[in-house]
Amino acid sequence: MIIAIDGPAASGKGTLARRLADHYELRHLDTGLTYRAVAAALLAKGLPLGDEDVALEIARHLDLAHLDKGVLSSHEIGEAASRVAVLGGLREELVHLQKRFAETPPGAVLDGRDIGTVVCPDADVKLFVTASAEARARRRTDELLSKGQDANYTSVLDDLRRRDERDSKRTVAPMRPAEDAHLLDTTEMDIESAFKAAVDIVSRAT
Ligand SMILES: Nc1ncnc2c1ncn2[C@@H]1O[C@H](COP(=O)(O)OP(=O)(O)OP(=O)(O)O)[C@@H](O)[C@H]1O
Ligand SMILES: Nc1ccn([C@@H]2O[C@H](COP(=O)(O)O)[C@@H](O)[C@H]2O)c(=O)n1
Repeated sequence: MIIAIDGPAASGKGTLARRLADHYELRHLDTGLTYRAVAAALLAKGLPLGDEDVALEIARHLDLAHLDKGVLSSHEIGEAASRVAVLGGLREELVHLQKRFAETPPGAVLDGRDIGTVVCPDADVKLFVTASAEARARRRTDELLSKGQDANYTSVLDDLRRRDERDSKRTVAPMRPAEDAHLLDTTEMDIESAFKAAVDIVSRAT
């Protein structure tokens, strides 16, 4: 079984993807980490985020088993990732890796921005997870503060809005729900209720 989960930044898609993968005993890939890993490597080399030749070379050597969420989860790297994510050639390379992961038995849960539309258009179930920008900013601010990082609600909200705008307006694989995706708005749900709603959607669809 393949479950495709898309949605804007901090909507809770990663949390749901991990929970669903555990529940259905599937593998999980947070595809955002692949864009983050490329962006982080460009930043570390001091190279421009638009250098597609180097970005491609980095992508070709990515090991999906060694993407370190702890190291890659900073706000700065998320912003840089959404800038490299506009590069068409880079996307092709990463999508190739992501498809291979998805198609390896027994199946997988993938989360990102273009899973239902590009990476796994034939997924058994597609979810598009949303929440209001304010709810997402509150959750992300709390998350950063709980990790001891600096976070200001207003600037987190501005950053999320800017990133959503870039991700949904880019010409290559813009973020959007697949036509056959189930929409799940978690603004008024806690993590447990969102998980139950997602399991309900998956069990009705499979
Ligand atoms: N329904 C919910 N209610 C409250 N908090 C939630 C809910 N879902 C997720 N969270 C919290 O919100 C934060 C963002 O969730 P998560 O990392 O899963 O989002 P994401 O969409 O994967 O983000 P990103 O696009 O940045 O990878 C986390 O701290 C998570 O624990
Ligand atoms: N399938 C995907 C996944 C991610 N992106 C881009 O990467 C940025 C970081 O993603 P997070 O999920 O870790 O926040 C995101 O803003 C997108 O620009 C993508 O394009 N496609």
